[in-house]
Amino acid sequence: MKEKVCKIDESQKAYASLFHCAHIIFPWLDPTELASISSTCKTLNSIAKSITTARISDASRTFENLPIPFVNTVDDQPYAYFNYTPTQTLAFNPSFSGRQPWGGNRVTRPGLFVDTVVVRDACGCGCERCDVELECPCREMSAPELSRECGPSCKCELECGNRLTQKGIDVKVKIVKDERKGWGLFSNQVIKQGNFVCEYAGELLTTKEARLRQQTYDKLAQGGKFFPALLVVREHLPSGNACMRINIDATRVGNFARFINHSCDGGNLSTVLVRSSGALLPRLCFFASKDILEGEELTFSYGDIRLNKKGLQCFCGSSCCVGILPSEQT
Ligand SMILES: C[S@@+](CC[C@H](N)C(=O)[O-])C[C@H]1O[C@@H](n2cnc3c(N)ncnc32)[C@H](O)[C@@H]1O
Repeated sequence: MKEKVCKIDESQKAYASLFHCAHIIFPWLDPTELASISSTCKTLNSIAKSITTARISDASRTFENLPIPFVNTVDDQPYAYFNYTPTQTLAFNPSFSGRQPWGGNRVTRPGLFVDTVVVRDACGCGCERCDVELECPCREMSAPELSRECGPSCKCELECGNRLTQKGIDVKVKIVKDERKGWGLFSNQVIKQGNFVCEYAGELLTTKEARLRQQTYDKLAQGGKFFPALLVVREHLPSGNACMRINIDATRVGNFARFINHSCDGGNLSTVLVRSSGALLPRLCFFASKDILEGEELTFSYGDIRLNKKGLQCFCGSSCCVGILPSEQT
C-alpha cells in the first residue's frame, strides 16, 4: 500500500513538471510548432489553446499601453506571427531567426531590441516643464510634415508635454482579416482629426539591404499569401529634392502599424517625420488626417508611383482606385 502512494506521488510530480515546462516553452513556439505539439495530448492541447487565446487578445505582447486584438471571420488563421518592437530598431542579420515569448503568463523583454540610436553629446533642452515653457528650443518646427520633440539629450522626462509620439498608443485599435487585403488595422473608437495614432516601427535598413530584401519580398508576394511591410521614406528639401532616405522594414520585426493597408484616395492617416533631440534618425508617425469613426479601417497612401504595371492588385475600394498597388524603385 505504501509503495502505491509513492508511485502516485512520482507520476504526479512528473505531470506537474511537464505542465510547468510546457508553460515556459510554449510561448516561444511558432503557430505551426504549437499546433503540432498540441495534438499529442489533452493537457498540452489545453495549454496551447490558452497561448493562442492570449495571442489573439493582444498582438503587442503587452508592449503597448492597450491590448490590440486580432479579429478573423474569413479563415482559420487566428493571428499573424512576427517579432514585436514598439519602436524602430537596428537591422538584424538576414539569417536572424530570433524568437520572443508570446502568450504566456509572464512577459519579459527578451533583450532583442536596441534603444533609440542616440547622438552622443547632442544638444537638448534644459527645461523643467516644456509644456509651459514656450521657449523650449525643441518645439520649433522645421517643416509642416516634420515635427520636433524633446528626446534623449533633453533634461525633461517622458511625461514632458513635448513627447507626444513617444508615449505609445492612446487610441483603441484592432487587427481585422480581409479575404483579399490580408490583415488590416481598424479603429475601435472615434479618433479625432489631428490625433496621434502610432509610429511605424521596424528594422532600419541600409538602402543596399532594403533593395535586396525587396527583391525577395516581391517574389514571395506574388503567391498572395505573403504581405511585405517594407516602407521607404524620403525626406525632401524645400526645392523638392530628396535629402534623406529611411528604409523601415516591419515584415519580420515591427509593431501593429505593419498592418496598415494602402488606399488610393490617401486614406485617413497622414505621415509625419518626428525628430527628437539627440536621436540620430527621425521616426515615421501616423496622425488622423480626418475624424475617424469607430470600426473604420485605418489607411494611408503608399505612394503615387506604379513602376510595375503588373504589380499587386489593389483592393482599397475607393472611388479613385487605380487597380494596382504603388511600387517604386527601392
Ligand atoms: C504593410 S502590409 C499591410 C498588412 C497586410 N495586409 C498583412 O496582412 O500583413 C502591406 C501589404 O498588404 C497588402 N495590401 C495593402 N494594401 C492593400 C490594398 N489596398 N489592396 C490589396 N492588398 C493590399 C499588400 O500585400 C501589401 O504588400
